[in-house]
Amino acid sequence: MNELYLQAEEFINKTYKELNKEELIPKRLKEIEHEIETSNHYNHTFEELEHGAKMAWRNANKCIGRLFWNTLSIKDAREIREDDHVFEALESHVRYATNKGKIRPTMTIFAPRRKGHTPVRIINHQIIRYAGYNFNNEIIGDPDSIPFTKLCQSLGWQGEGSHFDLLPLVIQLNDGELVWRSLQEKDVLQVDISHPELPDMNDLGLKWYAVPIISDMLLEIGGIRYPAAPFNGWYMGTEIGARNFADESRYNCLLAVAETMELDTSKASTLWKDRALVELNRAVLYSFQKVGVSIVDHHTAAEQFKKFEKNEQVANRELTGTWSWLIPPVSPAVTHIFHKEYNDQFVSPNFHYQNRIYN
Ligand code: HEM
Ligand SMILES: N/C(=N/c1cccc(CO[C@@H]2CCNC2)c1)c1cccs1
Repeated sequence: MNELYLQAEEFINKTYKELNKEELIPKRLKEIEHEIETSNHYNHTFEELEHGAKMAWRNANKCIGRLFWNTLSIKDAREIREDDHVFEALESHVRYATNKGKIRPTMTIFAPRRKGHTPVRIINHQIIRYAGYNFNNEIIGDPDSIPFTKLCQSLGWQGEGSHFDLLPLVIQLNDGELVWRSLQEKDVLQVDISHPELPDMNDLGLKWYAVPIISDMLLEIGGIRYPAAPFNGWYMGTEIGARNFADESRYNCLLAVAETMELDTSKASTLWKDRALVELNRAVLYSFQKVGVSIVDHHTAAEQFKKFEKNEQVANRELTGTWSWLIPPVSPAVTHIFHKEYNDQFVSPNFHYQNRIYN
């Protein structure tokens, strides 16, 4: 029996049951069987694509934000074939998702792989991200972006060399040459980081972009693979405050924050790193909330995840999760997640990592 048909059959059965359209299953499976026989591929209806993408989010084991899986907005970009139109769809995604700060979880889905070809690939890790440079061992910007920034420079892009240069969009059509285009600054909402009580925190000159849009993962639905399906939610504050700003291999700000707080950094046992971390995370949440940009703290996110667990139980679906990713990097043991185990089984539809064409 055809492997693709078996995956399609499992997806159609599950999806049409969830959508209360079981009576349509036999006819739909016949159509798909015929399409696969003649072309070793089948096309999803928009409804199948939309629900499949929502199921993929629901099955994303590393995601703490899954309570809202059924609210995902889908943009169907499967017919787009020209680079200008790909760039326009991505800029439209940024504007729609940003929504002046009231972020809308959104996914734009480009054409699937067929006959070993990839119609559209987005090379960026995220649609919006800051450049990183290593000027003779003086690191500027986001170290995580150094390889991709080098690729952009090799394509002719030039940054200003600041800590917060917006990287360009880089795409590849039909496994061909790379094409790049800068985002319009006016479309990119960014938040300056200040602290509710510590005024010197502003002097660190920290800011971050509002909308995280992952663009390098592959979406698989019923055996069909979508290598370009950028998706966004909103941030959990710790991602910015405890990782992007705090990791030594990222912006490495903890000592600077401790110094503005005049903490004793002479020995670890003063817990100066922990005190700086909490205030930096408070500053991130405060700054986003002050300008009306959606963000969630890690305690609220954990409570929402607990509600998700309950909903899945009521819906008679096995909950799957990756414990080590679901626990937040700040105060993990004050969340319920830390104190239970999760079945880390892979369930389709889902997301997959894919090869990076640069390094
Ligand atoms: C709505 C707000 C959302 C929040 C607060 C949220 C939060 C998170 C966090 C904190 C992580 C871990 C990231 C890391 O540690 O680097 C994560 C991972 C993930 N999320 Fe969500 N998420 C949200 C929405 C979404 C949406 C809309 C999708 C897809 C439709 C999604 C799919 C994923 C996937 C696939 C991962 C794992 C990424 C990887 O393996 O690298 N999330 N999420
Ligand atoms: N808040 C988020 N956080 C992330 C979700 C998925 C991935 C990432 C970044 O993952 C990188 C690779 C492993 N850690 C950093 C961050 C979202 C991004 C897109 C939708 S929600």
